[in-house]
Amino acid sequence: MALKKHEGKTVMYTAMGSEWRPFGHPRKRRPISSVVLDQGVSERILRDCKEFISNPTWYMDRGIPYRRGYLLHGPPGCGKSSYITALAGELEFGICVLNLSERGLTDDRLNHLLSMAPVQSIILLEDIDAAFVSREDTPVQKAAYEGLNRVTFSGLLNCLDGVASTEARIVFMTTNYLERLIRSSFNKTRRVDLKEYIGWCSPYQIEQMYLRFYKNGNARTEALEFAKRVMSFNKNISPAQIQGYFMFHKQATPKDVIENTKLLWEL
Ligand SMILES: Nc1ncnc2c1ncn2[C@@H]1O[C@H](COP(=O)(O)OP(=O)(O)OP(=O)(O)O)[C@@H](O)[C@H]1O
Repeated sequence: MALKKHEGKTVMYTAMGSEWRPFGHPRKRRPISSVVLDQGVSERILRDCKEFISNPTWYMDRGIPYRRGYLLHGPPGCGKSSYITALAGELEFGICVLNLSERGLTDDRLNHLLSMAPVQSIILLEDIDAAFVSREDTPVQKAAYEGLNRVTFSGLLNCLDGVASTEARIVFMTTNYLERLIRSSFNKTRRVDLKEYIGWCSPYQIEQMYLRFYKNGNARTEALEFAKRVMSFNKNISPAQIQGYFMFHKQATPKDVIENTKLLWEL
């Protein structure tokens, strides 16, 4: 009955104290194709998740914990969170979201939350670099964490090891600062099975985003021209910026959309 009610929707959970609570009403699933990643990235992640979910006996037979860890890294606004939420919908999973820079999140609380996460849900740990304040960090970086009861590096590793279940346990981790993870040797600890860069737009992504927004007869040719213009500035651009630009030009002609590209960095 409850399942029927949530059909076609994604249940999002947030941590309240030591429990997971549904956050707002279940959301209508976002189609995974509406989050435009670079060529092949989404397909690789989706294939890996599906393969994992459909092979529990491989893990059981070998006595290996039935869990899989993913790391998505890259600048803000490039679609990490949106993609993981859309992926949860595609897999018919819920999603438990926890930001590791959250005030008051300790190793114990993290451990408890991870062990209590609802079945058939992706655990999303955002900003995991928050657990990696190192001796080399600048005073400004250190000050940001001062006084916080925070998750420690060894605490995070233990918590990730503890995440095991007879149900498929999928943990996604995100960071804007891969270099901090590398400095802390997190990448050598083997808690991540698949790592992907979700970065600034490639020409392919710009074209695809244009085609999702504008559907007129000449859209293909226009998409190519638009991507060419954007790339000619030789500046990084995020999908969030492209999306904002298209929203701003909702009623504009294709000519204006193509010609105003310098506004992309000003809106
Ligand atoms: N690749 C993308 N395709 C389509 N829309 C995108 C994409 N990336 C970002 N957006 C849009 O931009 C907004 C911000 O994206 P999102 O929060 O997923 O970025 P993020 O990479 O998780 O950022 P952060 O690192 O700050 O958490 C959302 O409204 C989302 O729809």
